[in-house]
Amino acid sequence: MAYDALVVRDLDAGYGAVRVLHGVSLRVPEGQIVALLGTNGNGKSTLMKAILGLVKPTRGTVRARLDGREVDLTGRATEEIVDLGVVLVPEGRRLFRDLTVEENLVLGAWRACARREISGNLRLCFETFPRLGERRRQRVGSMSGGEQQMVAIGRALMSMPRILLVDEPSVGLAPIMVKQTIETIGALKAKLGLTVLMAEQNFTQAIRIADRGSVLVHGSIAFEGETAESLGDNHLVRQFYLGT
Ligand SMILES: Nc1ncnc2c1ncn2[C@@H]1O[C@H](COP(=O)(O)OP(=O)(O)OP(=O)(O)O)[C@@H](O)[C@H]1O
Repeated sequence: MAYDALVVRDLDAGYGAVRVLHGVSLRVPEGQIVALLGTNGNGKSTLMKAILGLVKPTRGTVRARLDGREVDLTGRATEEIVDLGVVLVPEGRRLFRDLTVEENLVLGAWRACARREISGNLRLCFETFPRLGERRRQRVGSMSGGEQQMVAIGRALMSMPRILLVDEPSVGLAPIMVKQTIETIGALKAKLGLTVLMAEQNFTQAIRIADRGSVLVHGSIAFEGETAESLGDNHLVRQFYLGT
């Protein structure tokens, strides 16, 4: 039976005196993709960072169920959270531009369990993204935005994540690459049974692959829905998110 792999409850977080998240609650069922939707500046990245311990919440909890074990992630160090299997593909990709595709991928094998499986996981990355296999010795800085996003996702896979956080994978990509990148994330769920929380501004593309969606407006969840139709038809979503 499906259970919730990630549960965020009543979370407040921000930067110094500036509170960005106000009582955010969200759950990601195991093996599903939840789209965290919202336009610029509504707090999507802050929520991702708070889950990963990069921003310390001032109230609320973040809990995960990993390998059959309930774990409280609230207040833990980021290294520990990653080592438990919660891995982020950051906004803007944050790659080493002067290193090759393969070198960037290998640097992703951060978890202790993943360091023993580097060659098998490299194979998996090249199977998932054949383009990266063809270009394994190419410097990442000379690649297109879409290819760099593949490297960033591949780097996260090298850590054998149980829960993958993907922050705005479509930012800065050509329209055709937006569709392809988001479809790849959907395919990864099917192939690896990954649990995914994906922050996205591109509502239309994100809800094509998501099992459910939550819309973040001014740091609070304004609406959540299970299907693309319920999200697309909801007047709150249209009003707050799509501006219609
Ligand atoms: N390091 C920081 N220090 C102070 N304020 C910050 C910091 N990072 C983000 N903020 C503020 O927090 C708010 C939410 O930003 P956040 O990056 O979480 O939004 P977002 O929905 O991910 O949007 P974007 O797509 O622009 O990243 C914004 O008002 C932003 O200016």
